[in-house]
Amino acid sequence: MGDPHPNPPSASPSPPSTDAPKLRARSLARSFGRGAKALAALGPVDLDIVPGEFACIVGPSGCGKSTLLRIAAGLLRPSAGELSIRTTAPRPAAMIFQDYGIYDWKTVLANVRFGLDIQRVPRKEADARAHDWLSRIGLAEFAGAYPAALSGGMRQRVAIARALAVEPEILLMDEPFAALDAQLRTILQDELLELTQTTRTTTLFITHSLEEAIVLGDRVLVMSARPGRIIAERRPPFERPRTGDIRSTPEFTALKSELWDLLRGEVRGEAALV
Ligand SMILES: Nc1ncnc2c1ncn2[C@@H]1O[C@H](COP(=O)(O)OP(=O)(O)OP(=O)(O)O)[C@@H](O)[C@H]1O
Repeated sequence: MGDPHPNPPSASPSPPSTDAPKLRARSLARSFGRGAKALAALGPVDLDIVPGEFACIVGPSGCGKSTLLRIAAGLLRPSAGELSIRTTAPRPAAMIFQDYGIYDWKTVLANVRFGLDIQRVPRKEADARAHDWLSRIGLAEFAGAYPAALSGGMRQRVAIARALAVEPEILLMDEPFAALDAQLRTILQDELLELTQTTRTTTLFITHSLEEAIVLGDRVLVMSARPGRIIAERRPPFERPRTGDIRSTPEFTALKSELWDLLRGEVRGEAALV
């Protein structure tokens, strides 16, 4: 999460601006393998995410969502086109995976402090910021515990706190709640909603769940079956700050069914390929 990587996307420090995109992809594509066996996984994709925006991507399994996120994180190079992240300070993108990615041999506090240690934030300040985040996620009393003593939901909260503690320029989240049961997932969605509405961190969030995308997103982008392209986008019609209560509104149900209609054909197409 937020760690140095071999192929950082081009990052150009520039003065803050309200409208210039924080993340920009142009004709971005990625394939795996060569020659006749090459597999077109993604694209071409054009995408702009503006500062403070929470963009959610939904799409059928295997359509290239993780590939897009891995390119944004600099873990993978594009085969064609480009993706750039505009930064105003040398702060990292922070990434949260499905499997938490926290370190079992570090205490909860040390896990949350991890990114700050990498940034060489002085220990006293780093401890204070990590404690503050532990309080915000309701885990203050677990500071000295090891992850083995935590439930799945608590581990995922630690991963989220660790990512947000570094105040990343952009937060990249790949199905962070996929491994959790439905109730816990709802609780953590609501918590993430509250946290990100406070921080207004620019976020690219990948999910299989339309509900999750609508609750959290300023914009929901729908991807086609592989090779994934963006085939539609919708803006959930809910003012911010919003709460999870929007789930019970007619607008929510209507948008969910509209998005499902868009996705259904893509999921079917993918099933037909298997
Ligand atoms: N390193 C790799 N080598 C070869 N093929 C890969 C590699 N990474 C991904 N792929 C293939 O690229 C396609 C897109 O994969 P990706 O993981 O991006 O999809 P996804 O939309 O995130 O899937 P899911 O929703 O199931 O997690 C898949 O067919 C996958 O098998």
